[in-house]
Amino acid sequence: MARYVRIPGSIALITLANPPVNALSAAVRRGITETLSRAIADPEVKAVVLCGENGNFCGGADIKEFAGPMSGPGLVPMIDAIEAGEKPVVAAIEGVALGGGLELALGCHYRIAHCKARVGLPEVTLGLLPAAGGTQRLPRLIGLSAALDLITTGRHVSAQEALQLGIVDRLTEGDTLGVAVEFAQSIAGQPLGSRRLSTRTPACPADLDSFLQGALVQVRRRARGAMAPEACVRAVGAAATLPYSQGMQREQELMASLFRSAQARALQYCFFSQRLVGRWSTPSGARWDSAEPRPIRRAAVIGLGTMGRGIAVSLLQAGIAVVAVETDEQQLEAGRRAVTALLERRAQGRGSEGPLRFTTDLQQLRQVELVIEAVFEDLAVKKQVFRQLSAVCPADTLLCTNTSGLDVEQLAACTRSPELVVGTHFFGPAHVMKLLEVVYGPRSSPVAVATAMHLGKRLGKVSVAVGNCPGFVGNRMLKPYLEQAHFLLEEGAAPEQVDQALEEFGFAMGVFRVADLSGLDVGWRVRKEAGLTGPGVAPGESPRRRQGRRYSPLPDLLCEQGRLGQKTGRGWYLYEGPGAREARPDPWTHSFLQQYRQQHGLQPRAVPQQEVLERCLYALINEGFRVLEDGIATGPEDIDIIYVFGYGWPRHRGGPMFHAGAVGLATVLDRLEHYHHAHPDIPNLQPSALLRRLVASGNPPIQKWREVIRRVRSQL
Ligand SMILES: CCCCCCCCCCCCC[C@H](O)CC(=O)SCCNC(=O)CCNC(=O)[C@H](O)C(C)(C)COP(=O)(O)OP(=O)(O)OC[C@H]1O[C@@H](n2cnc3c(N)ncnc32)[C@H](O)[C@@H]1OP(=O)(O)O
Repeated sequence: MARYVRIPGSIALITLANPPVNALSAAVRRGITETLSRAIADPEVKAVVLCGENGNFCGGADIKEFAGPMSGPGLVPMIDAIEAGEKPVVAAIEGVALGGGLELALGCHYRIAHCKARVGLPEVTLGLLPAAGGTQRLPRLIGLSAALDLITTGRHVSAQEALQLGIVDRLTEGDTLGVAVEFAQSIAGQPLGSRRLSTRTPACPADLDSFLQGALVQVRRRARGAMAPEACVRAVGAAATLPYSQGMQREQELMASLFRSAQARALQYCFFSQRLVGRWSTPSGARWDSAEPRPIRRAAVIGLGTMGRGIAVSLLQAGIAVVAVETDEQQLEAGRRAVTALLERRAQGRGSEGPLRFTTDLQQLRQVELVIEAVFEDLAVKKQVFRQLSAVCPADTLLCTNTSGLDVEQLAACTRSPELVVGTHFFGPAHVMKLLEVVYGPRSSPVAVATAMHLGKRLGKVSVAVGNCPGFVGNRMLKPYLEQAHFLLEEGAAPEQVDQALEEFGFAMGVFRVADLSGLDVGWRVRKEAGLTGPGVAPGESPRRRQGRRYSPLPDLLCEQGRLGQKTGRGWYLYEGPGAREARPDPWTHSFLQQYRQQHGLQPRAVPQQEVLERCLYALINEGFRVLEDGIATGPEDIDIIYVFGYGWPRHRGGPMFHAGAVGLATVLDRLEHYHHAHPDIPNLQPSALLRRLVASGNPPIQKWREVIRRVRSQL
C-alpha cells in the first residue's frame, strides 16, 4: 500500500499505492509509517520524496472506513513524525491532494505540484473538519483568513492558486516526480526549522474576535443548521489563539463532536450516492457499463427562453458547438443578446467555448448530432416541434426534450426514431444548477440514455436516469408537498409560519417564498391545463374538491387577484419597492385567508410547527416510496440526489429518503397513518405499500432497500 524505492542521489521514494485516489486506508497509513521509519533509519538516505500512484497524490482519509471502528496507525502521529524528522520530505503532488492528502503534504517540508493538480480541504462537505492537523497547519502557512475560506467552503483550488496562496512551493509542467527528486537532492542537509509548519505563528486579522464572529454568521447563513462549518471556524480560531499542541487538542475535540453525527452520516451518504447514480440502469436492462454513449460535437437548442439560453451556455462551456434556434428574428435577437451577456459574464478564467450560431432556419440542424428542445411547456407545441425536427434532422439524431414533467413517450411518438428520444430536465438557471434528470421513455434505446447521461457529465451536471411519468421524480414528489402547504393555510397556518418551519429544517427558502420567487402563474398554468381550475372545471363542482379528492384553490385565487409573486410585488408576501426581494408578511394575505376560512366554514386552529414539517415532508417522502414502487427511480439514492441537487433539500439531512430512514420508517408510517386518518380525503397521506413493507422487513438500512423494492415491484 506504500512502495519504497532507493534512488540514486541518496533519495528514498515512497509511493502511495491505493488506486484510484490513494485514499489513506489503514494499510496505506501502515505502509507510510513503515517506509518512513526505513528511510529515517537508512544512513545513506539524505532526503525523501512522497508521491502517489496513478497520477494522484492522495484523495484523503478513506471515507469508507469512517462507518466502522477505526484501526491501524493514526494519521496525526504519522504526519507529526514526518514533520519532526531530521530528513527533508518533499511531497510531489499530481492530480489531487485533498483532505488528509493535503494534510499529509502539509506535514512534509516542501510541496511541489504539477500545474494541473488541485488541492483542498473538503472535509466540511462530509460533515467533518480537517482533523489531521489541517486546521492548525494551514493557517500557519497561508494566514487565518485564506485558510478559513478554504476550510469552511471545502473548495478545491488550482495549482496556480495554491502557488499564489503559498500552499505549494513550486509548480512543474512536466515530470513532477523528476523535479521533486532533483529538488530533494538540492535541499538535503539544509536546516528544516521554519519548514515545520507547526512551529510557525499564523498571520491573523487585526480584530480577531469580530473576524471570527463574522465568519460564524457567514457560515450559518450559507448552510442553515449545518454543524461542520461552525466547528471549522472554531478549530481555525484555535490556531490563532492557542499554541500548536493545544490547537491540535481542540481540533480533535471538535472532530469528535462531528465524527459520528447524523449530519456526517448524511453527507457521506450523499458523497457515495452521487457516485452511485452514475451507475444507472433501466428496467429494460440498459446499463451504464454496457451502453456506449455517442460522441457529441455539435448540438442545437430550440427555443431561447430562460431555459434554452442557459442550456446553450452550458453546452458551449463544455466545448460543444451550438446552433441556437428561435422562431422569428425578434426572438432570435433577444436570445442572442441574452446568451452573449451570459457568456461574457461567465467568461473570466474559463476555457475555450464551442462555436455558436443563431438561426431561425431549422434546415441548419442537418449537421448536429443532438437537439435539445426547450420551447414553451405545452405538449401540443412540443409535439409540433418534434414533428418538424423528425422531418429535418437525419434519422440518427438524438432528440431531447427539456420538460419538467410532460410525457416523453408522446413526443417520441411524433418522430421517425422514437428510440432516440429522451427527456433532459434541466433546472433553472440551466448553466448554474447541477442537476439533470434524464428521462427514458418505454422505447428510449440504451445508447440514447447513455449519450444523455454522458452529456450531463460533460456539462458538469449530476445526472440521474429516471422513468417517464407526470413530473418524473422531482416534480411528482413536489406536488403533495405543495398541496400540504396550502391545506395547512386553510386549517389556520400563515405562509411565514410554514416557511419558518421549513427554513429551520434547513431549506434555504420555505415553500411560499420559493413560489413567490418562481412566479405563482407557473403552477396556475399547469393546473388550468390539468382542468383543476379555470374553464375546464365542471360546473357545480365544489371549489375545495377536484377529481374526488381535497383541493385547495388558494394559489389560484391569488393569481386571479394579480398576485403572481415577486415580479408583481405581491404574492403570498409583500415586496415593497420596485425590484424588491425581501419577503414581508402581508396583512392582506392574513385577512384574505381569514375570509376564505369563514366563507368555507373552516375553523382555524393553531397548527404546531411539528405538524407543518411532518405533513409537508412526509407527504413528499410517501410519494418518493411510490416513485420507487413504480420503478420510476431505481433506488432511494436517485431520489435523494435529485432533491439535494435540484430542490434545495438540506444536504446535511441526506435527502428525503435518507431522512425517512434517519427519523425511523416506523415513525414516518405512524405519522402518515395518523394524518391520513384525520384527512381521509387526501390520498397522498395514505402510506404507500413499500413503506409498509420496509417497516415490516424490520426497517433495513437504506443501502438494503433495493432488495425490498424488487420484491414489492414484482408483486404489484
Ligand atoms: C467518537 C469518536 C471520535 C473519534 C474521532 C475520529 C478521528 C478520526 C481521524 C480521522 C482523521 C481524518 C482526517 C482527514 O482530515 C479526513 C479526510 O481526509 S476526509 C476525506 C477528504 N477527501 C475528500 O473529500 C475527497 C473525496 N473524493 C473526491 O472528491 C473525488 O473522489 C476525487 C478525489 C476528486 C476524484 O474524483 P473522480 O476522479 O471524479 O473520481 P470519483 O469521485 O468517481 O472517485 C473514484 C472512486 O474513489 C472513491 N473515493 C474517492 N475519494 C475517496 C476517499 N477519500 N475515500 C474512499 N473512497 C474514495 C470514490 O467513491 C469512487 O469509488 P467508486 O464509486 O468508483 O467505488
